[in-house]
Amino acid sequence: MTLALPQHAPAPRGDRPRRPSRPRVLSIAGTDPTGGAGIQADLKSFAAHGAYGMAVTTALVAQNTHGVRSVHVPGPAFLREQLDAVSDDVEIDAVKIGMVADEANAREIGAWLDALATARTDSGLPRPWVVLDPVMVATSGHRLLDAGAEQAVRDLAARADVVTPNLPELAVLAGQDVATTWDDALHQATSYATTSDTVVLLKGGHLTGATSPDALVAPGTTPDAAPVVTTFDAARVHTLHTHGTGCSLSAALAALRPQREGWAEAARDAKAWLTGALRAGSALRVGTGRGPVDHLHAVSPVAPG
Ligand SMILES: Nc1ncnc2c1ncn2[C@@H]1O[C@H](COP(=O)(O)OP(=O)(O)O)[C@@H](O)[C@H]1O
Ligand SMILES: Cc1ncc(COP(=O)(O)O)c(N)n1
Repeated sequence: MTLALPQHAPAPRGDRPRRPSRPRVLSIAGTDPTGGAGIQADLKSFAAHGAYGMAVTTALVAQNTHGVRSVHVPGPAFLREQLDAVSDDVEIDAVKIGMVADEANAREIGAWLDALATARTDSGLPRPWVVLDPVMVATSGHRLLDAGAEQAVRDLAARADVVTPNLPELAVLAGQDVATTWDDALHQATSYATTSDTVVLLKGGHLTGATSPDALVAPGTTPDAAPVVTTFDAARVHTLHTHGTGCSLSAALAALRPQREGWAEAARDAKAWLTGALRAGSALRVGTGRGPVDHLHAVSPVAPG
């Protein structure tokens, strides 16, 4: 299937190569000291895909495989200092945004992305690819985004190339009830993608069927053109260990995009990799709750048992 996706604003290429062999990819997210979700998971996903990983912290989260205990948000001023420290020095190829925590952080990240796009255009360079995982609530049920910050996340989504909601997050973005079937979810994603002019990677992990499908939904390139939907199916893995799946998938997508022709190819490969990581997760023996996936399954497999 041919996928027509919005292109980055054309900019002269400059002297340096557009795609280095090892893309420089930045995670902007919260922490998980047990390493299964957030920034720690993102860095492992980046490394598993041959990318050079960097990380800016939005929030320090005391959590483990049983749930979130507390959250500390240093605030937008220090967040901006971290972001500028990276972008003043490093030519970033792709950005993955995860937990933003609150409205002030979301708006600061948006302002930084705008400034970066302008600086890149002025230097004749394309801006980085941007993937937004609109993290709102942890699997354990703890809020990771302040109530009332949803509009700021919608505004941030408008600056991203791809947004990767699970079913409850899509419902918040779309301002509708949570879809209970894959068909309803696809319908909701298509209408959100069209009205917001955003590419959506819809994740079906919260459904309960024999498969766990994802779908890339791209709005039509003209007002009359139909949206383009590319579905990626995978057998559902029967496991407790799904902590950090959304973080790991969106990070893989950001790491792969500079190394693939388009979002569909990157999403297909990220999904296949994540399914392998889910299958291998139970052999890790990390924590006594809902454990992480094995980011290194393809690099150095662990024997089950
Ligand atoms: N049990 C499972 N078996 C296979 N894939 C799964 C399973 N649970 C989640 N996934 C996949 O993991 C990714 C994250 O999905 P999801 O759980 O919907 O998002 P989130 O982690 O943000 O809540 C998606 O690619 C989804 O299809
Ligand atoms: C810092 C951070 N970011 C995201 C998640 C969501 O992951 P999950 O839904 O698997 O709990 C998390 N628990 N912590």
